[in-house]
Amino acid sequence: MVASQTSSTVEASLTALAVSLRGVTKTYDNGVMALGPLDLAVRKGEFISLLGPSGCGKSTALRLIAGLSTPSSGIVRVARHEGVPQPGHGIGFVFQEPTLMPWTSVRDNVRLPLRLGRVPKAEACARADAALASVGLADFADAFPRELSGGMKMRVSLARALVTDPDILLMDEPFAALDEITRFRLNNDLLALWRSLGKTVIFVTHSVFESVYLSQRVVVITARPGRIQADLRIETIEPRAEEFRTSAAYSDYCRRVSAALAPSYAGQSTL
Ligand SMILES: Nc1ncnc2c1ncn2[C@@H]1O[C@H](COP(=O)(O)OP(=O)(O)OP(=O)(O)O)[C@@H](O)[C@H]1O
Repeated sequence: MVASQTSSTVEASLTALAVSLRGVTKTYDNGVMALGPLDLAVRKGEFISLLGPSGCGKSTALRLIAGLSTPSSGIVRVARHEGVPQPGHGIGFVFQEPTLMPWTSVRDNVRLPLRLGRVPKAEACARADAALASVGLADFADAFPRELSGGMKMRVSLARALVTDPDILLMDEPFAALDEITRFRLNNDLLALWRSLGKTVIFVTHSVFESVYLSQRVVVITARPGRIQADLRIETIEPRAEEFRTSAAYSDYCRRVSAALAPSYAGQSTL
């Protein structure tokens, strides 16, 4: 995978907001108050994680940012798209399941968003191949999803989200189903992509360890209705890599994030 952008370049790109949520609440039709009020500002080029207990509204927050759902109150703003964002406008979404079409090739899966956007086939195929190369799957464009491992399928899903060159990447527990080694490799590859492409990433996870390893900021969400419990900055030498995972600073950040998360689980069964 391509990597390499200096930390000063990363810092320089953090000049404006990519996403802002102000006083946002979401109550579903069945009366479930999923979220809020939530206030969150994400700078352009920033990598943040949303961390919180099951059902606290993390996916709901991503869906609101993506414009796949509307808030019950409050304002969601996405850079260059004032008001309610429209689906697909500058936003790529990676779900927990790779959700690939099994009957067609990896290339066709990746070019789907371009096909829906009526991009001519030759251009769409070239862009799909470039996206596949960026996730290390240049040699698998003609393969079928059944021929790929779980980690490779997730890379295809990531390529499909990147193929439209979105400014913002929303990732909803994308690596939760993978084994630990594969997850660590994908963590590193995602960081390399983030550094080279300069996108804003909002990453949902249940894992304290993953959130600290990946993010510049870990935003801890309370139990439902989700509000911000804590917003912790993770500062280390960039680009971070495996050495960070075994450092004293990493353990310390993990302890602090766990402590911030504990109240969100208060009163919940751990079974
Ligand atoms: N379409 C819907 N209609 C009604 N209730 C919903 C809907 N989507 C989510 N909910 C409820 O809203 C709450 C928040 O759900 P959400 O999926 O956002 O949480 P989450 O933090 O992402 O959970 P998890 O970590 O388990 O994926 C939950 O109680 C859920 O049951």
